[in-house]
Amino acid sequence: MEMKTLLVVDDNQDILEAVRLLMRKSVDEVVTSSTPDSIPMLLRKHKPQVVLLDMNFRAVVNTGNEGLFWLQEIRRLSPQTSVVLFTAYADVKLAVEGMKLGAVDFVVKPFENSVLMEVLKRAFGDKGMPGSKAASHMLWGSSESMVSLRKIVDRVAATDANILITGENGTGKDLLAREIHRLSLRCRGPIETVDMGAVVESLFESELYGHVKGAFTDARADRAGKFETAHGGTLFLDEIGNIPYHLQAKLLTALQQRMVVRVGSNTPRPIDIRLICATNRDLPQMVAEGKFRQDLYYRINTIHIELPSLRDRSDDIPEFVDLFLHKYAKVYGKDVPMVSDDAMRRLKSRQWPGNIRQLEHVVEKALIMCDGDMLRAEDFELFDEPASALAAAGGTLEDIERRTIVASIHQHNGNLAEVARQLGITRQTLYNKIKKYGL
Ligand SMILES: Nc1ncnc2c1ncn2[C@@H]1O[C@H](COP(=O)(O)OP(=O)(O)OP(=O)(O)O)[C@@H](O)[C@H]1O
Repeated sequence: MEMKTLLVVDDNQDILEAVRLLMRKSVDEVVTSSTPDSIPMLLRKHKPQVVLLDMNFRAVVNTGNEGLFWLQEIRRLSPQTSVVLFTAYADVKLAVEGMKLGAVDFVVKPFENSVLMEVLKRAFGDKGMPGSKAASHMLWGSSESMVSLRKIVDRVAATDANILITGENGTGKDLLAREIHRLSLRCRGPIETVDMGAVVESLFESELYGHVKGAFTDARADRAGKFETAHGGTLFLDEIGNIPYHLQAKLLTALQQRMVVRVGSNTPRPIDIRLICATNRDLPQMVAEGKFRQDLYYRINTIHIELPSLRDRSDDIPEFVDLFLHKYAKVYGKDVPMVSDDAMRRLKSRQWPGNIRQLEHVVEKALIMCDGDMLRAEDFELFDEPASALAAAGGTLEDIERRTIVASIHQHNGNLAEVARQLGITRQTLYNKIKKYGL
């Protein structure tokens, strides 16, 4: 068997010694170095499979990038070597940056022996661990972008870092927020969602911060806001790009001071939440246009996760089709049909502006209409084309859209989240359309 060699680079001698003691039974050789300059030489001489690299060297110019520099050097000089980053708690963002540059994992200092050992063992290729967590509803897929994103999520979920999830409509931002909560240390606590696009502006503050009786006409009793009800858990602010400008300062203050004051009261109450925000809007652009406060943007964006569009992960489409066929076969009590190669090819080459949500609907509709054991390309196309809908129903496109929305609202007893889901549009788009048609 190949000899297992670990290289540890850290400018703190105590840490070098501690890691050596911890790992000496698990690997054949632990090489340590207190200066990164020796890395190229040590890589040549010892050929370590794994390097544990400190990100926070005290010496020289502390731009915080020396670790990233050496990470890239190791990747360049010895691409088959796995790099695990060692980072201070405050620098989780840096570590995530490092994972995007090819590090396999990171460990936050001060570290727990068992955690460090597990992570290093995994880096050596030993399987085991990833915790025995409850089943997830999220399909990650095997496309490259999602595999690296998953590693990042696995690592940051356990921290309390604020996370901003961006991505087009229907890419799974909401689902990912729930997944992060599920993987976090707060998983036994609540996850509270506020859809910033749906809250009426006048009720916004009450919704987030709560109110006391008599604070305004309809305030008949004291009520806690979502910041309070999310105590010990996660607060998920969806469509954060829709928060009106004049309310952004107050949100920032609550986040900075970790306190909220109910509307109509003077008493600050402490809050203990992990914040996740999501948006499909371009926040840096909004900041540039003066529509979103820069300080708030920095505050919510400690870790930024960008979900790829479905067309950028089209290799995952067969897995999604399979998932949704099974899901809806159960719902509608049908057998799971096969999908012809041609159909799958066409599904993979589509643009999918509505991303996974749209694919889910196309699959659901195809399954409902399916009366054989094989779905062909035309079974998927049928309901996707406005022209065929027009021919079938008659009237202008707007008439059809209006009727479709009304029918769906009836079908779901006014549950707009369900309606949006069924129609494959965002809630925001649905609200806009409801307004437009005066429904
Ligand atoms: N990875 C996934 N695995 C399984 N289902 C998924 C996945 N991603 C998205 N979906 C499904 O696609 C639909 C849309 O997902 P979700 O609401 O999370 O997207 P979103 O990005 O938050 O959308 P929006 O921008 O419209 O709020 C949901 O029905 C969800 O179950």
